[in-house]
Amino acid sequence: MPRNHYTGLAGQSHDSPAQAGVLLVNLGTPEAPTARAVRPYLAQFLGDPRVIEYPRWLWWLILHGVILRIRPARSAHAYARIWTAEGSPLRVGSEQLTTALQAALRNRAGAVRVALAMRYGAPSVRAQVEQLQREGVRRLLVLPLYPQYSATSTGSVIDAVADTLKRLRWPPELRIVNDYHADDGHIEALALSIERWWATHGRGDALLLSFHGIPQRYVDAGDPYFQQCHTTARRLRERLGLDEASLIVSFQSRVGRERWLQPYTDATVKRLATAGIKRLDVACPGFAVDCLETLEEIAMQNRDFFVAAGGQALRYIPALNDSAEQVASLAALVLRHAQGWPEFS
Ligand SMILES: C=CC1=C(C)c2cc3[nH]c(cc4nc(cc5[nH]c(cc1n2)c(C)c5CCC(=O)O)C(CCC(=O)O)=C4C)c(C)c3C=C
Ligand SMILES: [Fe+2]
Ligand SMILES: [Fe+2]
Repeated sequence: MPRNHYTGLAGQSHDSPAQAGVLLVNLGTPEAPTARAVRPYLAQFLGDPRVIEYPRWLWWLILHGVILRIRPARSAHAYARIWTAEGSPLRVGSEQLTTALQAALRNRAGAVRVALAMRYGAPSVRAQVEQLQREGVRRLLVLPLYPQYSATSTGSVIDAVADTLKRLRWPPELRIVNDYHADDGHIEALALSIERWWATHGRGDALLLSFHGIPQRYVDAGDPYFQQCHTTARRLRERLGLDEASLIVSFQSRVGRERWLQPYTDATVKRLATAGIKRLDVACPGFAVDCLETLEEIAMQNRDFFVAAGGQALRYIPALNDSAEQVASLAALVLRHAQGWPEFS
């Protein structure tokens, strides 16, 4: 390895006061709702060995030979249904949350910078960590915007952070939030947002919590995701005072043919409609901000499945996004994880 391999800050004086950084990381999203823009995004996402645990060469052939020829056009069509004048909802929502969290942490003793990175696409984890370092950040707290840990999501963010820091001449002190699936403030924020939604729209006949799925094989191999989703659901059910029959958990967004976490969301909404549920409320507590998977897959696709099977209305309860409840609970989470770091006192 050549000696000049490591990224440093040649010529910078190191006597200015250290700063702290909070790096929010979300999944990422294509630059435009077109097959041309979706293709490189999917190539990076589905090329991540944390996401698809398959023999590399075999997967490479399937990905490039089949999937990237078909899926980009299909996904682009779905993205086009939710795209806004400002761009992708995932990007807009994540940026708004970042701005709000920056404001909430503004009165700390030292300068605390809040930045946003995307695991796939731009701005990358590497670009944002290097930018924070140029701004003098010597202590870095990484907060993946995934309440439940999965190797496919949070684990992959940890990979990107590790790959970045190992290239730096003088890496910052590092902390990474692994998950916040059972955080009291987070559960309270979810409960308040659902109660507030019920206060304006009335209660449906049942509440479905739909989480993103992953292959069952990953959970069998030790991924805690399934258990964490159910813990979040149980805590929320207890806080809302619901019985086990009126709060249902399901898993959405299955990709490919292998068995994913069950029950599947699409089969579940059809079953509930057939069982006589007329108004079904659906929330997706695994998504910090709204995105394709909530706005299109739940609020459009699954709404259509529900109505076609005899239901009256599937009512999607929005993600926490940049609500005061989410900002307050994440700010408290950050302060707890940054304990002992002088900038945050
Ligand atoms: C909540 C965390 C997420 C986990 C866990 C997760 C696992 C996972 N996802 C795929 C495949 C796809 N996911 C796609 C979109 C997507 N996924 C998440 C979150 C998690 N994924 C979000 C927030 C989004 C929305 C992105 C946006 O731009 O709004 C997509 C792309 C869309 C599509 O083509 O359908 C794919 C593909 C796998 C294979 C996986 C675990 C193995
Ligand atoms: Fe996904
Ligand atoms: Fe999906």
